[in-house]
Amino acid sequence: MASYPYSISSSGSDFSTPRSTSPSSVIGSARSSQSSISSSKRMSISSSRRISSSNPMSSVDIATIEEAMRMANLDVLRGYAQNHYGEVQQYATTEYVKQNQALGYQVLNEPLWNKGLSFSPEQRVSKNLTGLLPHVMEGADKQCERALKMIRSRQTSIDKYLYLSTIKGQNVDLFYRLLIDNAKEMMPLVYTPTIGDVCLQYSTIYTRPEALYISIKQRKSIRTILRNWPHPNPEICVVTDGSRILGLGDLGVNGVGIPIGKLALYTAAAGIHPEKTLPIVLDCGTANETNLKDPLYLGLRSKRIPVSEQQDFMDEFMQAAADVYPNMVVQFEDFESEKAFNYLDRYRNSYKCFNDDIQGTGAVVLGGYIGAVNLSGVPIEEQRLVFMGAGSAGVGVAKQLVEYYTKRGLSEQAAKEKFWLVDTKGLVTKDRGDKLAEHKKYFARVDNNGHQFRTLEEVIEYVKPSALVGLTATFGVFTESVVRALKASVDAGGLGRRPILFPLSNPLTKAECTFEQAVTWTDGTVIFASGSPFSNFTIKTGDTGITYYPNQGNNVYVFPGIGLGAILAKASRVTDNMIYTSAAALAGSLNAEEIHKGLIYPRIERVREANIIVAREVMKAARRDGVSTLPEAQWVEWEEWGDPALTKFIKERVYDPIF
Ligand SMILES: NC(=O)C1=CN([C@@H]2O[C@H](COP(=O)(O)OP(=O)(O)OC[C@H]3O[C@@H](n4cnc5c(N)ncnc54)[C@H](OP(=O)(O)O)[C@@H]3O)[C@@H](O)[C@H]2O)C=CC1
Ligand SMILES: CC(=O)C(=O)O
Ligand SMILES: [Mg+2]
Repeated sequence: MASYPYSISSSGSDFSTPRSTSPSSVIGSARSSQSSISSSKRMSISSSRRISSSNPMSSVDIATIEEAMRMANLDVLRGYAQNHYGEVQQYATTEYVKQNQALGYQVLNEPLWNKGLSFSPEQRVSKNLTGLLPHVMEGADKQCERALKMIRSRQTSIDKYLYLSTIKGQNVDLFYRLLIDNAKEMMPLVYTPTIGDVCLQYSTIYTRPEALYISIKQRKSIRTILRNWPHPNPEICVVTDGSRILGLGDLGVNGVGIPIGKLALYTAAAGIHPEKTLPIVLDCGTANETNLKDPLYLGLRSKRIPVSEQQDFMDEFMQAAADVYPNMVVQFEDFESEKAFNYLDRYRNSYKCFNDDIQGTGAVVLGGYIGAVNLSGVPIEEQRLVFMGAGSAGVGVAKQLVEYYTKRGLSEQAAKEKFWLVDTKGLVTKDRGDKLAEHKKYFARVDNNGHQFRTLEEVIEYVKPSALVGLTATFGVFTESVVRALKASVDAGGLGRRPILFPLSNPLTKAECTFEQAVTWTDGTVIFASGSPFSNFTIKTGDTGITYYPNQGNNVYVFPGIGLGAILAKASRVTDNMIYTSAAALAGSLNAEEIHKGLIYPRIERVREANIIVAREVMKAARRDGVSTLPEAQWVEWEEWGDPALTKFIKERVYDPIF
């Protein structure tokens, strides 16, 4: 069957999609991407793929292309399509396309327009779909049912991911309906833990472009590459250099699965329109020998560049991103620690950006910790926290918690003294004898009287903590003796007290301990949160049993809301208060059932509700900090009408695919 990738608008001067308007903000028109089809002059990635595979003309010289473009006044055609212009031109001159009728097959093959079997009889006629679809007309439920059946029939998580990814490449609304309505089942597939395996195997399972790839060798072309993105005016970007992907280390460009996954969650968990999201991987080489030796590896086949060289590249990237997409918020993701801290410090006052691993994780752990302290029976002033892991996440979280304590009246010094950080060399102290990384210095202890504590057991014995947080990317470091020692130190404080244990590393293969171990080794008293999801655990006693419920302490509870809040507030910066407020908002987002069950985070099915609350509070914090550029009159109105009015404003702008 012939493929008609484009239609020509009535002016004949652009490649337009079926008639409708592009989402004007975030988020686009509420409810349906069908009604918010881009009127972009750019083509979609999927369209470009189709052209390349379906056309006979393969080589057209540049002069011919340029001439053809001039003649057709199609100067808006960019990037990939430009190389295939001759083929496009061929279609553009057919009578069929000129009459603007080439919609049918194109609609079905454009994931942002396709709504599968939901097209009404009238739409099937008006969009030339007659005969291209089976007779039945189905709503979202039926189509989700079919997709779920297929997903569940797949044996491995990767296969399930691949099936879901195929759906995303065919029918975006269906993909997000599945994700939103089946968060508990789907999120572990598009996000941690499965996304870890996906990244490890990305070179092999790659099928289509879903992100922008910018390599150090293309540093002179960053703006051009950014403009090649097919969707107009993205509002949220997740960028990585692949140097610390989850707890899996340097995966190079194969880390691209993380920005793609995180942005899928921006849409599912905060309703940011898929067209407004931009995943980017900066290819700076890799230290990963396995990837470098893999003939299928997708990135530059060279050693990772030095940090100093990457600094200049990053400067250029940030400036280019701000120039090309001035409204876009940039989320830094999975950069190795030194760069993560450095970039955050360097850019936070000049650009709209935040670091998810430092700030998002800080906020999500604080959000859970507030609830955990209430359940623990250990008064806030008696809390003592040991952190295993002093990287971007460990230090980021500890600093966020210091802010919590200072807001509760402690001096910064007294707050800081509640934290003992442990790394591969033991307790982080000033006189340990090694050169401490810059980001660790703030927490380096000076009260160790010259003694160095090398193991976690020694630290627990010395500190007698009430809480133990793991951000090491190392499986099993919370051993039975460690967990039992934590419990003993909490028990010693008084009856009924409960230990707080957060093995937060991702994916599951890097968790410091499992939920079952935590429950067993603490005789069921643990208050537990992990980065990747664990199942409930039931201890059978005769015919009955006790079921224990884990929490997932993952930044997905806040980063979508932080981004959404920053976008909707039209914030010029992402401030510390916006981050802090996201934690407080998360802590306050649990419903009665969750509180009754002893949870410290909302159930994952409510991740979207929680993020809407987070977004609302982040907007208000932006306004308080003077970084919201919304008209003052708008804020005055919201102040008058209160939270429901602001919540309504947000809900009216979020993407919720109905078809
Ligand atoms: N749940 C969530 O939402 C989030 C979870 N994470 C997870 O946190 C983990 C760490 O991330 P990040 O901080 O960025 O990584 P980093 O590599 O920056 O830090 C890891 C830290 O752990 C220490 N460490 C590693 N192994 C051991 C060990 N055996 N004993 C003691 N310390 C050890 C390292 O010590 P040294 O400094 O000496 O090398 C380092 O300080 C990852 O698995 C990541 O997936 C991250 C963000 C969010
Ligand atoms: C969750 C996350 O951001 C991480 O593990 O890096
Ligand atoms: Mg991360």
